[in-house]
Amino acid sequence: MSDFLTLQDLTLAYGGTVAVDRLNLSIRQGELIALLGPSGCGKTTTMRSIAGLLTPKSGTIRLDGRDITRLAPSRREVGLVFQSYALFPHLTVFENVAFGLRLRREKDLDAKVRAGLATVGLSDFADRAPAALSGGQQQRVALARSLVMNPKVLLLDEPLSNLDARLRLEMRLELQRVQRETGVTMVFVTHDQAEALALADRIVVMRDGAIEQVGAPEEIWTAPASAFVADFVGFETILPDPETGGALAWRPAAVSLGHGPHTGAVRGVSFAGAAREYVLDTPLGVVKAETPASEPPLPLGAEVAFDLPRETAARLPGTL
Ligand SMILES: Nc1ncnc2c1ncn2[C@@H]1O[C@H](COP(=O)(O)OP(=O)(O)OP(=O)(O)O)[C@@H](O)[C@H]1O
Repeated sequence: MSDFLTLQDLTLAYGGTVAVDRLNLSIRQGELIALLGPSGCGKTTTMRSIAGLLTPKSGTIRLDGRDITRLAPSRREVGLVFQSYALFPHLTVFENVAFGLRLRREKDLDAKVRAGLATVGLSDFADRAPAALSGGQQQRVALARSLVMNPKVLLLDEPLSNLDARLRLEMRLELQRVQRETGVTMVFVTHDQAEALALADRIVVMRDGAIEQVGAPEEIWTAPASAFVADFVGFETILPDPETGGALAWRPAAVSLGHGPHTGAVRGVSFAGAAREYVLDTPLGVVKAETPASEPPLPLGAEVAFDLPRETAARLPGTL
């Protein structure tokens, strides 16, 4: 499949402050892409430039064969769903979804709105006011409102962050379903690695205004390209590898506790349902380990043996 949305050497700045520096990214039609990274890494800024709310300092944005770098937002065929939903409180659900279509004087408005509401499972809520909906339902209205405009790309900025944990899981599935059904290319911003891993076809990990790694969730999870990505996806012990000059990274479950050539002192212990997580102070530095919760807990201050097996580590290229 050829590239559908391409960001080329994109540099974005607020006044003199560069927020995104020469970013290159190609997205295929129908892909579900997550922009993942800590606060301030430039995710929202990148989205705003695709939507046309921020003009790049340099570089180009192409969508479906067209250079849209300097096109007005309304002419880009790009939809944007905000974290805050931004629904009109005085309009019904139907009228909220119809809003953009009315502005465009579209034909078959009624059928299009009904189809949009059906896609997000809100057919029975057309006459309600937004205030009479749950957070998850409001999010669906915002989604329907963007979808009915038939965008080439739908951008979602932290779409699930205002929802409680259970609803968030539900909406994850919902977003995935809507994306599969409509085939719309989606780019969503999140700082939650679990959300990105669960939802995306590919994840773009960003750091300080640049891309650190692009890959499928399995790839990011098992083969992080740097210590930054490894740390972000839960490899909590990262040490230099004297054999290769690179680094090795272990998840807590990959550290063997109770035997091995190293020792450390238990500085912290926390219960996490299926497992008990330990923070160890060791001559190698801080090591995070875990044991099944069914095993008796180790007391704070206890000296324990541990092993960092090479075969359970992820190998990271480059030096630490
Ligand atoms: N309106 C603005 N004026 C000046 N600087 C800004 C503005 N908006 C963002 N920045 C800066 O640009 C950089 C990138 O911000 P951006 O909002 O894109 O990050 P983010 O990854 O989306 O973070 P978050 O997850 O907190 O939304 C940050 O250093 C931020 O301080």
